[in-house]
Amino acid sequence: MHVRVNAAISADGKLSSRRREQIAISGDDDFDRVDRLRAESDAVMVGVGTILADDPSLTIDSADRRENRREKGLAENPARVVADSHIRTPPNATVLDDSAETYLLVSEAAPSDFVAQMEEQDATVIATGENRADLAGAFDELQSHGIERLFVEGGGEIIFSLFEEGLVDRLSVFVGSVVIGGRDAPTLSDGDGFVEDFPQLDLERVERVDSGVVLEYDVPA
Ligand SMILES: NC(=O)C1=CN([C@@H]2O[C@H](COP(=O)(O)OP(=O)(O)OC[C@H]3O[C@@H](n4cnc5c(N)ncnc54)[C@H](O)[C@@H]3O)[C@@H](O)[C@H]2O)C=CC1
Ligand SMILES: Nc1nc(O)c(N)c(N[C@@H]2O[C@H](COP(=O)(O)O)[C@@H](O)[C@H]2O)n1
Repeated sequence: MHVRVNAAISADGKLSSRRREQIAISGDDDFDRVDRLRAESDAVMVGVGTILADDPSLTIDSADRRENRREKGLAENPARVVADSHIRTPPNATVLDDSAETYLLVSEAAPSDFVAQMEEQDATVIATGENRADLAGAFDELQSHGIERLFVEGGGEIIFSLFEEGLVDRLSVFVGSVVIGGRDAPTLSDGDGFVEDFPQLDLERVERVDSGVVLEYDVPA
């Protein structure tokens, strides 16, 4: 599987403010770039923290891109994947609507009534790991459902876990010309953080977009 991570951060590295509400850090051109990356993917993934904060649809905005996918025999929207070890996805979350397939990555401790409720809403539940979704195992399972190109949009907890497990192939970051600040505001990569063996990145491209820049990195194995 090929895993691309993308996010928009402030000049001081924040994904949002300490209120954890969605903030428009990038502009129309960057949202269009993200829409293109969604259209080139088999699935778009976020952590449940992002579902709770933003309630995103994770679908493709552009009618032309959806039509292109249909012409290629693909579903008009990529599948949606939510990492939700502790079962916090609300039953009325937009990702559970019928505009695309949805997968929930839970731990083996997920209660069966939650699994049944999500399956009633046509979500596919993948249980791996004792107390936290085992992302590598879950990705193997996603591959068996035909998901080869996975596009991860955040947030900071899930991005850290993916780096920690060596699962990231590509990273693109929009850096906006704004300062958000706040020791409790989420950053691009949160979790416990690294103290050694920091993942190294190869900077491949820098491009001005909107009033910021997009940094495009390869992540060597
Ligand atoms: N500016 C941007 O591009 C974006 C900003 N955001 C912002 O980020 C914030 C949400 O980020 P976070 O709170 O970090 O939440 P997150 O979206 O990274 O979700 C973290 C949650 O995922 C679940 N999870 C399941 N399996 C996991 C695993 N193996 N490893 C880690 N987590 C696992 C846990 O319940 C954990 O609490 C919001 O403020 C949102 O607005 C989110 C996406 C993009
Ligand atoms: N690329 C980008 N730029 C920003 O400024 C942002 N705040 C975000 N946030 C993420 O965008 C997604 C919105 O999803 P929908 O359009 O509702 O499907 C979601 O993942 C946000 O967290 N992204």
